[in-house]
Amino acid sequence: MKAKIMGAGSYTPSKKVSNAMLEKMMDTNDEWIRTRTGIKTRHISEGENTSVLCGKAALDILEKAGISAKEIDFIIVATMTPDGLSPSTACLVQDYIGANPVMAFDVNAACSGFIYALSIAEKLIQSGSFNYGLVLGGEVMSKIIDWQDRSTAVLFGDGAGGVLLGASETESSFLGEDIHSDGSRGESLTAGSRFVSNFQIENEMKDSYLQMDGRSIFDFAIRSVPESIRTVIASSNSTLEEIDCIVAHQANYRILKAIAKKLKIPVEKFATNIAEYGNTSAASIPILLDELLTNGDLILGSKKKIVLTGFGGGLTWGSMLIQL
Ligand SMILES: O=C(O)C1CCN(c2ccc(-c3cc(CO)ccc3Cl)cn2)CC1
Repeated sequence: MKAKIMGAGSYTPSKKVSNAMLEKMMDTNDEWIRTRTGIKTRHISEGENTSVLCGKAALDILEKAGISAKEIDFIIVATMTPDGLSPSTACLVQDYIGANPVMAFDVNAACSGFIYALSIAEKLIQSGSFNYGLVLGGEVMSKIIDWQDRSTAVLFGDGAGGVLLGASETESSFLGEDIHSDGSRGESLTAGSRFVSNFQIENEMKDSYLQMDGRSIFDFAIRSVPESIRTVIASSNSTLEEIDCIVAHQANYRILKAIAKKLKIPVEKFATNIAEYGNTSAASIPILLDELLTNGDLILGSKKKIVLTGFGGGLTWGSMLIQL
C-alpha cells in the first residue's frame, strides 16, 4: 500500500499582533524585528488552546477534501504546546471533529514535529491497516513565552495546519526522508521543563518559559539543514534542479537566505510566509503548504517535487522529498 497526500488545511487565531503593537508592550522596535527576522505580524490566541486550533484546521482539511471525520482512521498531532500532559491533544481533536474512536496520539519534536509526524503517518498507511489519516501540526507558542523577554517574545506565533493522507494501490507522494536528533545540544532550546520533586527530594521550579540560545540554534540550522536537503534529494536519485519548491520551517528569514546560499540556489526557491505568522514551530510547514495549495502556487496531482524541512528544539531536524 502507498501513502498519498490528498488535501491540506489550516487555522490561525483571528487576532493579529503587529510589531508596532509589541513596541508598546516591551523594549523592541519594528525595524529590528523586520530586519533580523522577517516578521511583521503574528496571530495570537485569545483563549483557543492547541486542540481547538488543530480541530479547526482538521475541519478545514476535511471540508476541502470532501470527506467525513467518520472516515478518519488515525490522528497525529505534532506539538510542543499540548493542551496538557493528558489527555493528548490528538484525543481532544478526535472529540472536537467527531471522529470515530480511532488511534490518536501526539508527537513532540518541536519545530521538526510535522516532519516526524508525517514520516510516522506514511508508515501507518503503508502498513495497509489504515485508509485515511490526519497529520496536524499545531501550537499556542504564546502560552510558553515569557512576554517580558523581548529576545523570544517577538519571534513566535500561534496556529495549526495539516494534511490528509490516504491509501493508494498505485501512487505514493513520498520519495525520500532524512530525519535526525541530537539530544546533547538540547539545552539550546528548552521549554516546560519539569523537575523531580516528591516526598524524597525538593527541587526548585526553574522558569518553564521557552528559552533559546539563538546563536547556537542559528549556527546548527545553517550547518545541518542544507546537508539534510541534499541527502533527501540524493536518496531518491533526484537533483536540486528538479526541486520546484522548498517548504521550510519558518523560523527566521535570514536563516532561509543562509541555507539557500549554502545550497547555491536562489532564495526564491524557498516559499515563505514568516512575515505574517512568525515562528509557529510544528505548525509552520503545514500552514505554509496549505497556503501554497490554496493560492494555486502548488497543485495536488501536478507531480511537482517539493522538499519539506524542519529544524529546531531537541535538537531535531528532518527533511522529506514529496511529489504532489
Ligand atoms: O539578533 C538576532 O538577529 C536574532 C538572533 C536569534 N534569532 C533566532 C535564532 C534562532 C531561531 C530559530 C528558532 C527555532 C525554533 O523554532 C528553530 C530554528 C531557528 Cl534558526 C530563530 N531566530 C532571531 C534574530
